[in-house]
Amino acid sequence: MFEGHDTTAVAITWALFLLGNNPEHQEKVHEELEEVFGNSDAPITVKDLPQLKYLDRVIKETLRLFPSVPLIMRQLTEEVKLDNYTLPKGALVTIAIQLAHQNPEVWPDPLKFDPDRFLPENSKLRNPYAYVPFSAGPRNCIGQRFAQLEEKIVLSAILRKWRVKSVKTFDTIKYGGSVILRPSESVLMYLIPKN
Ligand code: HEM
Repeated sequence: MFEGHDTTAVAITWALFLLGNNPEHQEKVHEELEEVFGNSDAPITVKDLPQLKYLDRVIKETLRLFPSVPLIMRQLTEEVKLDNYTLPKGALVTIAIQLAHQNPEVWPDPLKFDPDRFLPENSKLRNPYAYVPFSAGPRNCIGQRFAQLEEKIVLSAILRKWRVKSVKTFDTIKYGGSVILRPSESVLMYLIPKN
């Protein structure tokens, strides 16, 4: 069972890592948190969650670059014709989610962290299968809504108190893994108190 915790934990780690490497985007998160919470230190409520729209886009963009589940497999129950290829019934097919998320025809400058790719006006013409961190179809992730809310709650709690700065960059951090796309080393960060 990998679904419930590792996937979300690693997604939170990657979001902090990416924000810690992209101060201009992190600043937008801080501005949004300031607007929603002001000086209050009251815990987040269900009412606050939909207001964190920029953080929402950060979470989506993180799962584009670092999909917690980088590949999934299916066994074909019938023959499938794909362009000039015929895949036989019974074949095992691997869907490389991470590669699909870096297709330059869909995602210009694919390795750039840009949460605004997920603004409604920038997503409306995109094929819904171009972005599938939670898979798609009848066996997609049953926990996706829960995971996104959990990520928002944890990230907002951290970022209401701290600014983060990553020690490693996108080019130097080591990562990999098979079932879950996780760092292969500690993701070291500086935590800078906001007040
Ligand atoms: C960022 C967090 C998460 C990501 C990226 C993620 C991703 C995925 C993906 C890609 C699949 C499809 C696997 C496959 O087809 O082989 C899946 C399935 C599943 N996920 Fe998640 N997941 C996340 C969080 C969660 C959470 C929090 C739960 C439970 C509370 C959960 C429960 C499940 C279950 C039960 C399945 C199997 C569904 C089925 O086979 O019908 N996931 N997840």
